[in-house]
Amino acid sequence: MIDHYGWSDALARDFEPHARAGYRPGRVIVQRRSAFGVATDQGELRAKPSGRLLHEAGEGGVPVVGDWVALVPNPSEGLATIHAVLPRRTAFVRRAADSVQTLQVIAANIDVAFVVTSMNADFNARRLERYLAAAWQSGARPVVLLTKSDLSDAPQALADQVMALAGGCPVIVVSARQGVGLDAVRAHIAPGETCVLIGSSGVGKSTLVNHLSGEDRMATQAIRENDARGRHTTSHRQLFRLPDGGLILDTPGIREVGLIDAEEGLGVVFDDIERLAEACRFRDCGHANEPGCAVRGALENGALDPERWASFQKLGQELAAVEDKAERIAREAERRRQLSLQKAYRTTKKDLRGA
Ligand SMILES: Nc1nc2c(ncn2[C@@H]2O[C@H](COP(=O)(O)OP(=O)(O)OP(=O)(O)O)[C@@H](O)[C@H]2O)c(=O)[nH]1
Ligand SMILES: [Zn+2]
Repeated sequence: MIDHYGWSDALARDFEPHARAGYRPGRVIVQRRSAFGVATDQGELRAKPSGRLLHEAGEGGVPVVGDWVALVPNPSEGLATIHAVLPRRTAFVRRAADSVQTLQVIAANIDVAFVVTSMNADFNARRLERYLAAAWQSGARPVVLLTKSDLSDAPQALADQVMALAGGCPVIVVSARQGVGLDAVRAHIAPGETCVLIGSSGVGKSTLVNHLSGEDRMATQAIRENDARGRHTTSHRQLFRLPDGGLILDTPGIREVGLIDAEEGLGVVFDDIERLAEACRFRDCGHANEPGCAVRGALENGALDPERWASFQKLGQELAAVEDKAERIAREAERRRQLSLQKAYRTTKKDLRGA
């Protein structure tokens, strides 16, 4: 059964030490409030991380959907225990809502990230860049899907425009309504590979998932529409198999992941700008008034779209602000730690003198 979830020789090698310790492999396919659902060779098991794993793993080590784990099935209790999370090949992360210094992994081991944006009036190049940056940063291969081509008068013109800003990743024109492009989408998901669809609300992700999975997931939608809190997600598998042997991971958290920071991805999506900057006369060129600035040159002769430049700067500033804040918080925590150490130290000295 785990073969259907992407188990491979490479994973089996990673797993060897765990196998020797008597653990079984499994892949997390759903995260519920009470427990994880894990696909194993003995079928789907309910599972919880061991106390030790929770204690030692810290924020990033808690299993998420898509993770491969080492577990002990306890058939009598009906609840397996997860003892380890295998190294992640790729991971989508975001900063925790309550603290900028905590990175939260929201999905793991994604091979292909379909960045979905629709071709109707809502098309927004800047938003697309953000989703792309997040996809690159995760380590997955990004593929842009331009949906609802039936609503566009000139789909190919928009596709060309998108190709120019998508940093060399594939761009596919899709219409679920007319059945356009679906085979091209399927061709990007090899058997055993896992994909996600990310993009803003309403661009057509659910519709595509329905078409790709070939099963009628309309029930899901009906529940979704009736339930503002999106309770439907708890009753469905979040990682599921496609007819051609691929897998889709679909959790509420992953869908709009692009709206968070994506520092490394920035350089890939804005590769043209990075290359321009390398051609500036001064290494530390601020692209303001320096002589021999290639970025300003490109802006002046029209080779660089001013909006694209503004978007790059804005994202860069946002990232810098987030990082500054994270650093400040870390420094403050360290200062407090030092203070309490000093206090403890003084107390000890006093105690010693008193003795
Ligand atoms: N014209 C046209 N409409 C489409 C197409 N695909 C989806 N739609 C419509 O777009 C609307 C939104 O589609 P969804 O699939 O629910 O969008 P979503 O991205 O899953 O949205 P969230 O669930 O909010 O994340 C629905 O009314 C669909 O019927 C298409 O190819 N052409
Ligand atoms: Zn410059």
